[in-house]
Amino acid sequence: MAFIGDADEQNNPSITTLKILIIGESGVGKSSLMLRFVDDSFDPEQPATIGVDFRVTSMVVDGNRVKLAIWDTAGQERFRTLTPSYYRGGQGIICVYDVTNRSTFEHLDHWMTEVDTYSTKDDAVKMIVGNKIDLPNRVVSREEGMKFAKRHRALFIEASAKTKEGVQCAFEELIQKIIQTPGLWDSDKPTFRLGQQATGGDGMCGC
Ligand SMILES: Nc1nc2c(ncn2[C@@H]2O[C@H](COP(=O)(O)OP(=O)(O)OP(=O)(O)O)[C@@H](O)[C@H]2O)c(=O)[nH]1
Repeated sequence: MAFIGDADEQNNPSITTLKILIIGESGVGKSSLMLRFVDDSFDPEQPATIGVDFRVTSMVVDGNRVKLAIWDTAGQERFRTLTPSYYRGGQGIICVYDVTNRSTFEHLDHWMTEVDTYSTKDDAVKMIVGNKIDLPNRVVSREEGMKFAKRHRALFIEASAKTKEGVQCAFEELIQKIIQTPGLWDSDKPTFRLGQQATGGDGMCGC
């Protein structure tokens, strides 16, 4: 898997654009994970997101170029009225908690309920990310995170937006799983059926 710039679009046109959402409590590091992935940057004083932030990037998965529209949602309750529109058409959902803050882990149930309520794609790929593993004061074990993810049929990874650990891997695994899920990303395209165009309706081209 590799990242390629816009100049390569002509050589290797993207097969699809995927919508990826990042959700979770305020302060868990959603924006930081997105910015680490898209810009390879980290701000120790990252300001809270207002409403939603949005970045576009691309990557090559198994030789296929894929565009990614990454939606970084605000964790703060006062922005939750925007919720349903965030989820529309999302093929990948990254749900983040902070391994040093147990309440962010306990709130994962709420976030998964929200995913079930608003997600418009039943087979959207879910991933649980335990962030901030660089910090010494961890209170949520890796096993607890894995168990939660398994219960919700979600992928699981621990990461640090600060040190980069696990960040690239998280996005790669998610995108790969989406691409490997039949109908999740290719079903929105209009399918051209020869039979509909034929005058005789016999499945043969009518020209
Ligand atoms: N040590 C450490 N700090 C982090 C990490 N990720 C994020 N932070 C810090 O945690 C704080 C919150 O990060 P954000 O990325 O703004 O969190 P958020 O989930 O987007 O927050 P909202 O926009 O309010 O929903 C910032 O001060 C970040 O610098 C990490 O992996 N390790």
